[in-house]
Amino acid sequence: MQRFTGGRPPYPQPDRQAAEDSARQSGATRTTASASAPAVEFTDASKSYGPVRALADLSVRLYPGETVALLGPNGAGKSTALDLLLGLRNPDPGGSVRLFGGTPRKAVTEGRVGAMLQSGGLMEGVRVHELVALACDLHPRAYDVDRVLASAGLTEIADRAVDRLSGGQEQRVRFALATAGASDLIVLDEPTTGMDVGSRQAFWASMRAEAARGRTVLFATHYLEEADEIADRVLVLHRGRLLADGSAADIKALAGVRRISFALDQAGGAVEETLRGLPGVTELELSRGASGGGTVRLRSSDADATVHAVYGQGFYPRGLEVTGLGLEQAFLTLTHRADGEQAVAA
Ligand SMILES: Nc1ncnc2c1ncn2[C@@H]1O[C@H](COP(=O)(O)OP(=O)(O)OP(=O)(O)O)[C@@H](O)[C@H]1O
Repeated sequence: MQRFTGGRPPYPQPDRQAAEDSARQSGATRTTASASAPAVEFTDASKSYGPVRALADLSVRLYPGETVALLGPNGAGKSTALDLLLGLRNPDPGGSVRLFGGTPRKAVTEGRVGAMLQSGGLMEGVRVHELVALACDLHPRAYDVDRVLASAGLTEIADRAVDRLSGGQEQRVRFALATAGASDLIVLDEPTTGMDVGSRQAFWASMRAEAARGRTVLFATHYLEEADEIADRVLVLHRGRLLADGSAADIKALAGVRRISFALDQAGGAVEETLRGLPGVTELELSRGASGGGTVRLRSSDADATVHAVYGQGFYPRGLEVTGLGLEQAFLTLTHRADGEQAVAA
């Protein structure tokens, strides 16, 4: 699960993590979604390409009915993890990836996995409905072709040649291919790239419906607002390691940083210096108004201590607001922090 170089992680883990770790240590079964057997199980899975360690000791389990977002900066190892999951590549010796208790190849052959990958063009010279029909023919538990076309929003362009589609339409065809049958696990690599707002909403509505039927949906994305809205679990990969695993709220809490803003009647250089020195303050911006007052926006790793100290220094803040970070800022805070730790360790 969450692994950090140098032993203990530098900040508290989400409750879910602790629960899973203690469940694993005690051999107990997990509660809620985890009461059933895992759909996906990575155990110490690593993958190196020559000298590049793209994935390092990934251990994580995904359960039926979970919608899981896989986040990470470019090169974090997301596509590599999905390749291992789909049996397109094997993990390095010592690690394993199991789907529904068997090999990825077995699960794929049995039609238990539907995948929508970034790469690879669509077959040329065929029409949309022909390609989707072929995918349905090949699926051991196929849906009706018209149903698949409709749920991917392709009915109106079913007669169009697949090499005459826009980027967003191509994505919808890939989505149709991934949902041609009743797969238990749906794997999506940056699925909504190029889709317009309407297509995205329809896409996620149909993914929610799949998860509600007990399917596991795993998607890699760079759109953090999608992860925030859609996923009930977020995995953050960074330099091949699992940096965080929890709900979007857990991830925001892990970042531990809050934004504080208020107005002051005074705003000189001495005020700014005093505010910068308060406990917990990591960033500060003071904009001065014409009246001599100013607006303060700061970030703090300990909002309670910062606010107490503001009053303790004799300031009278007006319009005080304390807010948490969005998932995007929390993600950046976590990954930058991990980069900083790696630089210190080096
Ligand atoms: N076939 C390959 N040969 C050599 N190195 C590779 C290969 N595929 C990936 N890598 C390297 O492995 C690391 C992880 O790459 P991967 O594509 O899994 O990351 P990612 O998180 O999917 O990135 P992105 O968000 O840019 O798609 C990167 O350093 C990448 O350069």
